[in-house]
Amino acid sequence: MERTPDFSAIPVIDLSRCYDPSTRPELLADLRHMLTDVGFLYLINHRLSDVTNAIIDILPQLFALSPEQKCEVALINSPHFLGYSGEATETTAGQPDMREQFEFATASSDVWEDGGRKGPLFQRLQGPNQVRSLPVSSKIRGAITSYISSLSDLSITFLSLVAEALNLSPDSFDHFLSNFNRLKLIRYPPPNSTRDTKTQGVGPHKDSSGWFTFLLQASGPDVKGLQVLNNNGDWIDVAPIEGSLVVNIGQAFEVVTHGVCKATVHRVILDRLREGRYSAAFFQGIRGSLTRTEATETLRHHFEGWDAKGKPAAIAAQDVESPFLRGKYETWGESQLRTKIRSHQDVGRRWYQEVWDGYMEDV
Ligand SMILES: O=C(O)CCC(=O)C(=O)O
Ligand SMILES: [Fe+2]
Repeated sequence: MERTPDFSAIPVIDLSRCYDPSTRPELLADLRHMLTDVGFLYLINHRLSDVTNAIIDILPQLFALSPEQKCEVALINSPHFLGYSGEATETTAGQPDMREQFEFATASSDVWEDGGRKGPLFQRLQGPNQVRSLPVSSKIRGAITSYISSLSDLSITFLSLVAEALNLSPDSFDHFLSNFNRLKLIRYPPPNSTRDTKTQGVGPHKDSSGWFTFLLQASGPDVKGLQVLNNNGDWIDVAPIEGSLVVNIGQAFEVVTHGVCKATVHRVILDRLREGRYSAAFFQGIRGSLTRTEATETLRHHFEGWDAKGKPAAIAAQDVESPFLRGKYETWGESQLRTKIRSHQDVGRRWYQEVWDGYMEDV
């Protein structure tokens, strides 16, 4: 495998190689390259084709629901930012995203309400996922629930390999996690004649919802759209590879590893889409109570000696919002709440009136 920071292609990691002692060292070396130089990889042979195929099957059916049916699980009804939101209701990098999405999560009760509203406000992000209110067959509901549970397991296995690839003991990152993982099922519409070319499916961003993201590109192999930014400032296509999951690093992991592992900027553009594009993004949950000090101090000693590739980020990456990295908020939960409120301002205004103005003004 070619190992350079100015990558022009996304590395492929074959997970089955971790089970064979003769191939495992090479796998870990490849994984380390991905983590320190690229921030993105394709994961193949992950043994989850049953649940990924089920999601690929149900996505068109889910998005074919009528607007009224979609409204039965509207995001606006959820203080946990879980449910359906239509095109152009989410904002990234100051622009509306042309995509519609259903957001789900690990089944949970309303943690903040259950605690008598005594805990910090960010705890309110965790709550019921609206899967049972979806006006669909139990088969579709089952596919969503099984997908979340299978991806939760995979993400734990993957994380222990990541730790090993970075010369840490396999459980080193476990205490940073929460057991509340999020899943976004997404449909990007085909561009139409009234839209400009290069419409924003989702604007340039670093993932802020999770520790690692596991993305299923759920349309055919010809349906591109996802691109990542390398250090030269070039946008590199992440063309779909059948049977793969795309894995990338979230912002909190960049903080914990002192920039050794970068949360790479990415976007989805619609200009090449002849048809719609479906995807499913699973975000491995981070413990909301994780403090900035804990995040920066726990592994400082380990990562101090590493070369964080002191190269300046590409110009386009410098404009990307990163509140946790800037150190503005004491806990990761609070920084995530701010991000959610700014991304879905209508939901924020309805449920988080007391902090809405402050978060909106804080640029
Ligand atoms: O749909 C995709 O391919 C990427 C989605 C994404 O980057 C996100 O939701 O964070
Ligand atoms: Fe993303």
